[in-house]
Formats: sequence, structure tokens, C-alpha cells
Amino acid sequence: MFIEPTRRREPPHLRTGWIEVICGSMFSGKTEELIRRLTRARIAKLNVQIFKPGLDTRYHAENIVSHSAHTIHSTPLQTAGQILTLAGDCDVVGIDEAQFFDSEITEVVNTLANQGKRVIIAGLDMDFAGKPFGCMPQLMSIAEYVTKVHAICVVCGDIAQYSYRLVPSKERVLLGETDSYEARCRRCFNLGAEAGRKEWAYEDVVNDE
Ligand SMILES: Nc1ncnc2c1ncn2[C@@H]1O[C@H](COP(=O)(O)OP(=O)(O)O)[C@@H](O)[C@H]1O
Ligand SMILES: Cc1cn([C@H]2C[C@H](O)[C@@H](COP(=O)(O)O)O2)c(=O)[nH]c1=O
Ligand SMILES: [Zn+2]
Repeated sequence: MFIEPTRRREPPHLRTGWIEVICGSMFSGKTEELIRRLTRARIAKLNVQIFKPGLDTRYHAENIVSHSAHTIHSTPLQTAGQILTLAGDCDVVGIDEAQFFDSEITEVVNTLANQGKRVIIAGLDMDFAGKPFGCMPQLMSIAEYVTKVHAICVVCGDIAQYSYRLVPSKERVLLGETDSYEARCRRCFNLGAEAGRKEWAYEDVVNDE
């Protein structure tokens, strides 16, 4: 369980911000963990601002909603650069579905942390082909704290780190839920691919970078 650093007690001129990344497959509890940390920050009476990419409209146009229906209000944005303007003088910035933001997000979160803010980011570390997703490797590199959470493989019950796509699309971005994806362990993910239902070559995946 992630416990918040106690740097808040330091005098303002010594206080620094930092970056936390919560990553994993679909259904692994990234959003629940993000909401848990942001809720605790609010209980600590910190000023919290929460953002998500505008394209993620699956459950709600504005709210961040977990698969288990936990929810918290957020502001949907088109570009990462907008976060800098809208974060204002808040203490904590939360970002969900970070893999969908443009590459400027890395510079944006560094700037926020350098301003003394705590930045908590949740996102998919791998796409449906099992390849690193968009800006996530960069964000994990620059973060002070990285938490990888795991789902349960729906085939065998083992620990799952892959998001297995059930529908025949090779587009990297394809919004969906249990209708289109299931959590799978390494073995069951590879067995699915070998069975011929999922023969994704990396070159076939639309590279958005
Ligand atoms: N295969 C699965 N493994 C674990 N949890 C699952 C699975 N399928 C559905 N869930 C539900 O999803 C919740 C996690 O949802 P969420 O935080 O939105 O995950 P993520 O943001 O990583 O996709 C779990 O608490 C559980 O209720
Ligand atoms: C693997 C994968 C996922 N997506 C989409 C599917 C969902 O709409 C989100 C992930 O949501 P979650 O909160 O992590 O469950 O991303 C995608 O577009 N491409 C992919 O490869
Ligand atoms: Zn499995």
C-alpha cells in the first residue's frame, strides 16, 4: 500500500514536489488507487485538481469512474499543455488515462513537480499488443514513485499484466470495457496470440508517437 511522503511538514523553501505513477493493465485497479490517493489528499485539506483526456468518454464525459463504479470529478482536456494553465496554484494534480495524452505531458508534469506540486498519474503501461503505451515509459522514468498494480487473469486466475483485446482491430486506440478486453497473465495472453486469434505484429500497430 502506498503511503504518502511526509514532506509537507518541511518549511516551504525546502519543500519540493514529486511525481507518482500508477501503472498496470486494464482492470488492475489503477483508477481505484488514483481515487484513493486523491481522496486522502482532500481529507488532508490539500487543493486537488484532476484531469483526464477528453477522448475517454466511456463511463462519463467528465468524471473519472473505475470499473467498480468509484468516481471522482475531473476536467477533460484536449492537450497536456492545458494542465499547466488549469492546475493554477493547487497542491496536488491527478491525471487518469495518461497514455492518451500527447508527448508534452512529460515536460508538463516535470514543470508541475518543480513548482512544488504532488503529481499523481495513472495509465496503461502496455497496449493490447503488449508494447509500451505512448508516454508511459517516459513518465515512469522521471517519477519518484512507480506503483505497478495487477488484475486477475480471467482465464486461469493468476496475476494479470496484459490487456487482451477480444475484437479484431489493430488500431492502438480503441475505447472499451469487458466487451472488448480482458485481463490476462503472460501465459494466457501468449496462448491467445498463438491460437491465431491475435497475431499482432508490432509493425501493424498504429504508432502514435
Ligand atoms: N480481471 C479482473 N481483475 C481484477 N479486478 C477486476 C477484473 N475485472 C473487473 N475487475 C474490477 O475492476 C476493479 C478495478 O477497476 P479500475 O480501478 O477501474 O481498474 P483500471 O483503472 O486499472 O482499469 C476491481 O476492483 C474489480 O472490481
Ligand atoms: C489495451 C488498450 C486499451 N485501450 C483503451 C480501452 C479503455 O477504454 C482504456 C483503458 O482503460 P482502463 O481504465 O485502463 O481500464 O484504454 C486502448 O485504446 N488501446 C489499448 O491497446
Ligand atoms: Zn492466465
